[in-house]
Amino acid sequence: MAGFFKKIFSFGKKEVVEERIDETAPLPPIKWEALDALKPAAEQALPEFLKRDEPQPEAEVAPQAEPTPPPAVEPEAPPAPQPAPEEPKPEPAPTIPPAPEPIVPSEPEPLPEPEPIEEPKPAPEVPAEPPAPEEIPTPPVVPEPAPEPQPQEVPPPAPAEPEITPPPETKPEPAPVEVPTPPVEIPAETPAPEIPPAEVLPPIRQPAPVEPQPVHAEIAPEIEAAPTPHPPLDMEGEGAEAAGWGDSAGADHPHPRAALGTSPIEGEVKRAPPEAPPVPAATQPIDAKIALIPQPAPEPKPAPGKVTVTRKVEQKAEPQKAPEPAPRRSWFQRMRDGLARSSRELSGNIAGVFTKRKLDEDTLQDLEDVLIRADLGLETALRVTDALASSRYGKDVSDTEVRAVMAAEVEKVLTHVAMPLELDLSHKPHVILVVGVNGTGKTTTIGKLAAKLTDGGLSVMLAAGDTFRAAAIEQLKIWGERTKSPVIASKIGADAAGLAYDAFEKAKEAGSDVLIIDTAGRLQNKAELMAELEKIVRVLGKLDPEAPHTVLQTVDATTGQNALNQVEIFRNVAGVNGLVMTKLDGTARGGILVAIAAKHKLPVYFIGVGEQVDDLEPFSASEFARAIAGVA
Ligand SMILES: Nc1nc2c(ncn2[C@@H]2O[C@H](COP(=O)(O)OP(=O)(O)OP(=O)(O)O)[C@@H](O)[C@H]2O)c(=O)[nH]1
Repeated sequence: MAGFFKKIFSFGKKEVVEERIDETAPLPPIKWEALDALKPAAEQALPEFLKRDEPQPEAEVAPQAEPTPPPAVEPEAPPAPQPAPEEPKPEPAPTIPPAPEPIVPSEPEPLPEPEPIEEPKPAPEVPAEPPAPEEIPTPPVVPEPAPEPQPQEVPPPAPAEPEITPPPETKPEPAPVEVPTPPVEIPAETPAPEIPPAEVLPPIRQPAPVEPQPVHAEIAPEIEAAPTPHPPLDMEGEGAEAAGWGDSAGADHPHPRAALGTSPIEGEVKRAPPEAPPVPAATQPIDAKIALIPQPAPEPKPAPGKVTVTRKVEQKAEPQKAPEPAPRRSWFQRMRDGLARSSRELSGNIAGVFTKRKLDEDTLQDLEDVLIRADLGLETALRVTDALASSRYGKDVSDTEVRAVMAAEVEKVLTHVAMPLELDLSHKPHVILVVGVNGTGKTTTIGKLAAKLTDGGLSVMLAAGDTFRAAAIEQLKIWGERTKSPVIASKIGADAAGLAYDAFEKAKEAGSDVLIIDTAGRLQNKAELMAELEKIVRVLGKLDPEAPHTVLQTVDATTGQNALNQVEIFRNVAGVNGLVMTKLDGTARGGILVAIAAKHKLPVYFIGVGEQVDDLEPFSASEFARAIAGVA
């Protein structure tokens, strides 16, 4: 277009130029001679010639205004007329007609024109992909019928699958994925209806094969009971997956049965269970669930259907029982495993100190450092080094001997704190206040302890004193249900002391043997925590001056030196008089327990070795000492 315009523009200029030449050439010879003869009155004519000269420049300007003006000027000049008619209009006119140029002459318009031309360009590109026409047409068609929602919302619909199966030709269409985006542009171009299903199929295939297959298999047997549908059902059950009911091939009964999930259920119920058991074991549980629901609806005469259901149900129950007998590591093994990291590290370091070295001051100092780094504490470390020095100083010592001495000394430290929990039931109820930092296992330990007590014939009441966390309240309620222990709870944010008081009264009224009160462990605000715990203790004292009778603190065994500070805080605030070391089955750092015992000399009643209800074991000093020392 631009070229065309340029041509036109240049053409007009040429005309003008030619006119100049024609005019100027004759003028000098002719005019001057005439002027000489006509000097007297010729002056008036001069301006005319001058005007002619002037208009010429105007004519040059005129081209901008378009070719029309110049021709008007040309007629004035006698010679010019010839070129004017010939050159400008006739010639360009024929060339221009094909193009809309006459209309476009305005410059601003040409811009929009190129745009429309560009649009067609993409189109040619698409057609340029002749090989793709098949692929491309399908995508555009699919998007129009809203194919996307189908795969997402109705992924399971069997109809889609069957349809897909017939056009396996399109299988190699990785293109469908690519097409989704372009379809919007292309839709108008290639509306080929034939291929669209092929593209849609691939996405739908994936979801369909997963669920529908098991359903059909299960349904198939039950459907036999149904009189008429038998043949179609069988066909569907077997060939449905391959051919798909939706396909025109076997669309005899596609709608009713193949519809969706509802149909399969009916089929199951109706049909007798001739081959019910053949279903794979993995799907059996699902079958049982499905069968239970449909059976009552169809009222199938064949009793076998019920029989199969019961069999399946029984099979479900069996696997549940299986895990129970499954071998489970003993609590001691779990504790050893939990302490394995500490034990291995400790044993390795000890071996490193005593490899072919006699016991002297340097080795003793190195051993002391190793024990302190293992969180055993300075007191226990000195006990071990002193014990070694008293009997082996100056002699060759193996790491095994050192670990044996260490186990003995650790046991001595722990023996004084390894005590059984004794409850004075003269207090009715015996109130146990459980404290500790959040996440250390308070609620879990309460549940485990309640289970032990209830198993022992004691009546237990629980109080959800952690009123800051809804999850804590719910968790305690769950433990209450497990242990058949009533739970006293209030709304979130309620006064924990008031709740404890109410629970104490209710436990008295109920004649409960034990009342276990859960508490919050927010150390973020020690002042608030101290005030709350002190208030709880004070309020309980109003009902029984000796309450709470037991204050247990849970200590996370995976915690390091912070555990020492935690015990220090809660002991001062709540009067802790017993410990439960939790999570010894994890990556415990058992050494800290020895340090706590040595420093605070508080009884350690239990250790937590798991999250199960029976994962609360009495604390054994010797077992713990051997486990942490790596002694068999
Ligand atoms: N492995 C293991 N996990 C435990 C043990 N005791 C508790 N847990 C887990 O530790 C997490 C915290 O236990 P909780 O009983 O909620 O601790 P909490 O002190 O009551 O925590 P808050 O309710 O936040 O105050 C839970 O996931 C428990 O299952 C244990 O002995 N071993």
